[in-house]
Amino acid sequence: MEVNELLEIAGLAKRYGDREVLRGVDLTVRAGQVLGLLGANGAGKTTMVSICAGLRSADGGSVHVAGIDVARHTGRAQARMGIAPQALGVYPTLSVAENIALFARLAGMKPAEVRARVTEVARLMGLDDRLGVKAEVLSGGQKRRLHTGMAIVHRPDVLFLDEPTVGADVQSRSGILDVVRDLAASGSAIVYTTHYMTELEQLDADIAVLHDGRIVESGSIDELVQRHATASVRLRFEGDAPAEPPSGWEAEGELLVSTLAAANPGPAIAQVLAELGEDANRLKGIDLERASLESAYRAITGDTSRKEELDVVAA
Ligand SMILES: Nc1ncnc2c1ncn2[C@@H]1O[C@H](COP(=O)(O)OP(=O)(O)OP(=O)(O)O)[C@@H](O)[C@H]1O
Repeated sequence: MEVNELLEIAGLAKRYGDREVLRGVDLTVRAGQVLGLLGANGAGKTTMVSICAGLRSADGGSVHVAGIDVARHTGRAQARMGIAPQALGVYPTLSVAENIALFARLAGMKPAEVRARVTEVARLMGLDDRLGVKAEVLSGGQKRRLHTGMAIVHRPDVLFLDEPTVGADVQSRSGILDVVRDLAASGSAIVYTTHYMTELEQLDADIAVLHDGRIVESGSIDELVQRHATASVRLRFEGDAPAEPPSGWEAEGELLVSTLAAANPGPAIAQVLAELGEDANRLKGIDLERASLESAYRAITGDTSRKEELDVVAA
């Protein structure tokens, strides 16, 4: 196997009863790469990560971590990986230092190395002044950081982070992102699951989209945006949008949508409102959608819902 490819997933399949959740997932992540794994709720991301980490078994396919078959040599493979699953895995009655040290020892580190690394990880995660504090009294964001610190303590070749910033405040979130960047720069391969696309943009991650049980698209953010995203302007009306809109606009239920208008929205909106006459009085809102990872993701998965919405602005 190519040593550079620290995680190699081939033909991974998993069903729960009649429900086929993974239907042949192929994916590789190389040293230094942060891979943002996107998929709707229930798409199977946690299932995939759990199988990769040797915590669940697959019905078919294989996972290799640093060249080691996870299903056959689970313990050896686990020593090369770190995982911070969604459910918080900190021990509440142990201190911050003891939680980190426990994971370091489990990974086979010697006592002197454990001590040094506990100090280092606590500093990285901004927890150096909390070392003696019991985990149960930490704030939610601090617990998240501790959890991530426990996953990286042994400098894993492959790190799985499943929505690591949920519940974290702005400071904790940027601390976690810094650590992810540093770890990738030092040669780890990182699988980062999140619903926050801006985090993936900040990490300059590569993206893989899990949909209908397969990786349906992958590439850099720029590649995905170029292939799939389109900027648009959407006018939202009280009741149905005018049935015969001016040219360049299309009616979709309560919306009038134009991709052409996105190039120069101010004048385009002013013009269409003037042409709409009385109907313009029913305008409820204006959405400006940029060509972003989020719009690319929605195009890839066929999701037509819109999250970002700007209130009516004077055109
Ligand atoms: N142990 C289980 N037994 C039966 N069904 C399960 C089990 N674990 C997960 N599922 C189902 O498999 C599907 C995929 O779940 P999974 O948790 O992997 O999705 P996910 O992509 O991580 O979702 P989310 O973004 O909400 O975390 C869901 O429909 C879920 O209900």
